[in-house]
Amino acid sequence: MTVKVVLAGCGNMGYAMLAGWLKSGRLQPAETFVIEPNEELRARAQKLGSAVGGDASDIPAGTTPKLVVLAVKPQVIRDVTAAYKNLGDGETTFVSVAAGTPIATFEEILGSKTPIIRVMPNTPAAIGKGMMVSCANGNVSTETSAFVEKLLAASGAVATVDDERQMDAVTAVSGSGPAYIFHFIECLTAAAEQAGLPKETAKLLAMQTVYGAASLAAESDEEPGTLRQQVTSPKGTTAAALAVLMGNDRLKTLVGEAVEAARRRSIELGK
Ligand SMILES: NC(=O)c1ccc[n+]([C@@H]2O[C@H](COP(=O)([O-])OP(=O)(O)OC[C@H]3O[C@@H](n4cnc5c(N)ncnc54)[C@H](O)[C@@H]3O)[C@@H](O)[C@H]2O)c1
Ligand code: PRO
Repeated sequence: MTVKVVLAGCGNMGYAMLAGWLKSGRLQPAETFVIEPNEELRARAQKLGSAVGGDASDIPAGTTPKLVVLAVKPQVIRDVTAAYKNLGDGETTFVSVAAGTPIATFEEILGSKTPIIRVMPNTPAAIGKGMMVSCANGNVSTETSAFVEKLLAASGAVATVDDERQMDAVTAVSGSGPAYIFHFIECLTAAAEQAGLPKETAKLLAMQTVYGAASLAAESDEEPGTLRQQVTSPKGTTAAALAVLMGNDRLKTLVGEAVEAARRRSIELGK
């Protein structure tokens, strides 16, 4: 079977996507080749049935994959991309999930005719509940675009943006967003313990409440604001808590500042 997808970097994000592609059956293990310098992570990919190598020179000569997916840190993305220069300006489409790094950087390294797609995934992709947002240059064929969308859909919901500058906002909202929610779970757990609940109960209540509320918001036809009002009895307990969170737009301001800090950092990483 020919190698369709080379995955460079099989850490948190690379592995989450690879596992999703193979589990969905949209790719066969023999159609994937994983390049990962870390031995343990390489063995983990091998367990899924992928062929593996320690660096780009391990890819069999003459291999022309449909995609090279770059899932390495932004700090090393230029050097890693350069190792695939021989596949630039050709049939292979490059997909990068690196925060910040603009399409122009890949065009500069690989050649201006290279098809390039930037994708911002998030870690819930590991259980098929990710948010995958893409932005492509003009060299990507309709057929490849459809192929990539199908692969991304194995990891969760898919959206596209046409204006690449919006990828910094996407990164700040859905790319980094799971960390904000995990922190909220930590905070709600700590508050529950402080209010007198045992540790395990506190964690269960915090987690199930976030899970249930997010699921209800996703499945309901009502706006989140309406769902919030349905919980809030006049002069009741929720109203007392929301006065703390919403008074002077306290939480709104805090979340706005956090997202703006992430967006600015994404712009910096691209320089
Ligand atoms: N973790 C997230 O939530 C998340 C979400 C969206 C996007 N991203 C982006 O995904 C990329 C990877 O992030 P991560 O969290 O998976 O990091 P990670 O450190 O878990 O994974 C990166 C992997 O790249 C490997 N690597 C280093 N040099 C390499 C080389 N020359 N060839 C092949 N592999 C090499 C490392 O060994 C490591 O396993 C980053 O650019 C990040 O911006 C991450
Ligand atoms: N993780 C990467 C970062 O923190 C990109 C989005 C999520 O930079």
